[in-house]
Amino acid sequence: MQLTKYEEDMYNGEYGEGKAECMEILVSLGKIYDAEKMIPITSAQVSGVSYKTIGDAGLDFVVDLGKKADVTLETMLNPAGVDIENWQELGFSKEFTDKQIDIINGYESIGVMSTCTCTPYLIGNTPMLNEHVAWSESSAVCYVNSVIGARTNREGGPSALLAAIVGRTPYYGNHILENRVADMIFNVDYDFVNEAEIGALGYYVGQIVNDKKPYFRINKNPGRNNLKTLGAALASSGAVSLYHVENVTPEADYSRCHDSFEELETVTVDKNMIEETLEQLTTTDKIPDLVCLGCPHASISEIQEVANLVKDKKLTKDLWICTSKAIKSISKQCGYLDIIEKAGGKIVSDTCMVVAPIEELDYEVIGVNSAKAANYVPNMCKLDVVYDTVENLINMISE
Ligand SMILES: C[C@@](O)(CCOP(=O)(O)O)CC(=O)O
Ligand code: SF4
Repeated sequence: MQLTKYEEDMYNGEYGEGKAECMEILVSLGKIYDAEKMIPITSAQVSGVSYKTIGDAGLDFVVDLGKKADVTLETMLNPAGVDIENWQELGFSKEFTDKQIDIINGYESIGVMSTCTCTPYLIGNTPMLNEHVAWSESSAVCYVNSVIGARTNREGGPSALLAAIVGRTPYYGNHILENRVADMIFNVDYDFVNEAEIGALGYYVGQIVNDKKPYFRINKNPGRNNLKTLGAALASSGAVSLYHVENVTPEADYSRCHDSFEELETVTVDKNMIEETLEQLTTTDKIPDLVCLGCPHASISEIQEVANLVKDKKLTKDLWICTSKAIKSISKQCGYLDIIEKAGGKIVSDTCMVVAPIEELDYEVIGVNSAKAANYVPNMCKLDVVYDTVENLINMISE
């Protein structure tokens, strides 16, 4: 791998032990993928935050790194395991919360912004077309590659963090333009009408393509909220980091630019496939005792939709909408928070139904409108899920 003089100096410790250790790991990673060089990045997004997923070993890693290194560019953090302000009201333990706060303090000691969200692109970390970044939460990776057109591999939390410290990442995979072309076509042959169907489409296709780059022909623009949902699902049932939607995503035209595009394997997705997937993602016929929305974290327009659905209603079960503190603050400013709380719901920030230890609370059935959450909650929380639209889920728990 060819390094610049500056990169060599970092590698050789001219800029401190911390940067040297980061460069050594990133150069080794680059050699595994035959990267010819390192490239500068403009932003990072770091997963591996919840005490539920990284434990004491992860806490020690972050605290230790904080003693010898600092990030050198805009770096945001993935969700934590609790709502930092409202952990007690939600029922989480002080022991877990104390450990979680130690992890967040550890990341802050490295200069990482403790935004605790998987939707950094909704709160200002919005790269431009063709920018090179190092992001690690799988839904965020899929969105920044596909909907924004910036370039990142599906980094691990640590490799994204190390890249943020040295300002470099190995040049391979999605960073190389020729690797961003489509390699499988999906003709979506039905009029989807809601987010649950879009999520089911992503879950179904993700299982087929694994880490390929699917090219979708869909008869109408799904819109940014549904593209966020589609990418999360593709990245959870498969390992998709980049997809294209004809006439919608920024690189769709370029993605067809290879000789054999028309010969690519092509699948037609019809309503039966989607309906089977919708059923497959629900694990019980019971009513949810917690409806948990916002996976990936909810946008302000998704929260507005919830407020409109619960306005003047009384909820009979718990309702959480997971999002970032920044979006929660806008929700308060717009009056949506008051409407939701008046109905009995909560806007929960900093965490989500997958990385929070909700299995330690008294819930048995979680209602979700995210195919990713429907996929992960039974596995990571050992709880049943009802997968449906936000409208149907709220009707299930309203008087
Ligand atoms: C399931 C997921 O969204 C949450 C867990 O994230 P973390 O690695 O604990 O920050 C991770 C991912 O999909 O990248
Ligand atoms: S599981 Fe969903 S809400 Fe949680 S971090 Fe991943 S995308 Fe975000």
